[in-house]
Amino acid sequence: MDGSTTPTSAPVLILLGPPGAGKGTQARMLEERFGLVQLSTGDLLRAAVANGTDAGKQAKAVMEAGDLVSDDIVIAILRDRLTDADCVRGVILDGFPRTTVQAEALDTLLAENGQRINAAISLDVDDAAMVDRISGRFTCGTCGEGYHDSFKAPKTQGQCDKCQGTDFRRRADDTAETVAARLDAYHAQTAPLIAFYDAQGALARVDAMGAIDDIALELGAIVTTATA
Ligand SMILES: Nc1ncnc2c1ncn2[C@@H]1O[C@H](COP(=O)(O)OP(=O)(O)O)[C@@H](O)[C@H]1O
Repeated sequence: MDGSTTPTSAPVLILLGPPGAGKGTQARMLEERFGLVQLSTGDLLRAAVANGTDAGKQAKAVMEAGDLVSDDIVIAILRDRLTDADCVRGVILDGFPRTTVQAEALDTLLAENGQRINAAISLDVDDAAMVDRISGRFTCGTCGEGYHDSFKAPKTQGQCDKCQGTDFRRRADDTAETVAARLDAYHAQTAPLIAFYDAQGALARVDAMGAIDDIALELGAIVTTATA
């Protein structure tokens, strides 16, 4: 990373990595630790689908197939969300950008506000392990806390550690076939962003195959440096 890229305004951090790399889990931990706002385009799109908006109607089948939703739709959704008041605290982008067009649109959007990216952090994982990781995961339907059958079960069975909710959910696109399509989309369209951010001097890489808390420590150190 190049310290000269550090902006003076609200921090903007990007988490890159294939589905299952732990972007959502780590983004939520960074959100708590640094008071930043986690922005997940996957969550925003799922909300649009649930609310039956025009964007949601167009995105639904694409998401179910494990393909990428069109740049226009995703960029519009993100642009909209970035204008919300809470984003002045700084944001962690989880699942955006996913294409070079989105990355360029983000740079333009930030430049309009006198902002730039503090760091793009790639969570590096072994593809073969991702299918297992994804097929075991679930979230609390009340607060969104993430869990996993093998790596992170609720401390009290059937009850969320964070909010004590009892309504757990598994995503409709967390099936073996859809996961394969999502991994293909990652390699074809998102992995080139590693070189994109490296060229900007904003890239950091983290081995994300280890324990959740160890990865969080490493990410925390990167965020501390990048936002200093
Ligand atoms: N930035 C994006 N561009 C295009 N499609 C997206 C984007 N973010 C999310 N999606 C859509 O939402 C789905 C779920 O995304 P997400 O929740 O980030 O999960 P994951 O990273 O595990 O695939 C993706 O498979 C894709 O269809």
